[in-house]
Amino acid sequence: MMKNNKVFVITGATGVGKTTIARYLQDTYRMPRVLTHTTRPPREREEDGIAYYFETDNSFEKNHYLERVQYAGYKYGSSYEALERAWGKSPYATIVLDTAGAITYSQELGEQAVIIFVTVTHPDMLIDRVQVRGDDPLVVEQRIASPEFLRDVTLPKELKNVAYELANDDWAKTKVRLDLLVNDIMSGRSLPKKGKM
Ligand SMILES: Nc1ncnc2c1ncn2[C@@H]1O[C@H](COP(=O)(O)OP(=O)(O)OP(=O)(O)O)[C@@H](O)[C@H]1O
Ligand SMILES: Nc1nc2c(ncn2[C@@H]2O[C@H](COP(=O)(O)O)[C@@H](O)[C@H]2O)c(=O)[nH]1
Repeated sequence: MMKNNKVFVITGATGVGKTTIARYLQDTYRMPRVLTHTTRPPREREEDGIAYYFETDNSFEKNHYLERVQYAGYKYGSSYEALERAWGKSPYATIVLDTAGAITYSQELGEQAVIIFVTVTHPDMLIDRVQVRGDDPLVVEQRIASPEFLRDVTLPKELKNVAYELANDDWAKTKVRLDLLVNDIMSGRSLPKKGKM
């Protein structure tokens, strides 16, 4: 692994804005996204090889995973190959993971993984956000009731003093905070203090 490279790991509960943040980092800083694999069916407008590598139960098992999890009844995994592919394009990449995956990334990659734990002040807002996104109400209901969703609303103890904690209530403020963090990290100065941004 190229040891000066970094991967921004965007983690947190469903609907909190992880994909939106990864897209902003891609558009603004040309950070390629590390695509992950899942057995979940695609949502409307999600394309294979762009949102995810969509897999069957069978094909999912054929990849080499740095980490893999079960989330709300489906398998998800991130492969070494996809990380190397992203780092082949830029020394700074992004990946969107649940908190279990973020913990593994932190343990495996140390300071090469810049963990951003995303929250909203009122978790009730998340239901509105995913409904606006167009998710099927039944799927939203199942997702919100899953143990993984409930777990990911709160910062896990393993990520305390490891993650940057970013409240994404107001998108304009989120962008300012992201810009400060990214510029600090890209400048190569000592790492900004972990915790609330
Ligand atoms: N700060 C914000 N204010 C209002 N809406 C937002 C904000 N950030 C993101 N959104 C919207 O919330 C919805 C969910 O965002 P996004 O898809 O990025 O969440 P996610 O964390 O990636 O969700 P999931 O884990 O379920 O894929 C989207 O419609 C997005 O446009
Ligand atoms: N640990 C991992 N988590 C992953 C991976 N790919 C996505 N995710 C996370 O799963 C949930 C559900 O995703 P959704 O697209 O179905 O809403 C979310 O928190 C994602 O960030 C992975 O490879 N490993």
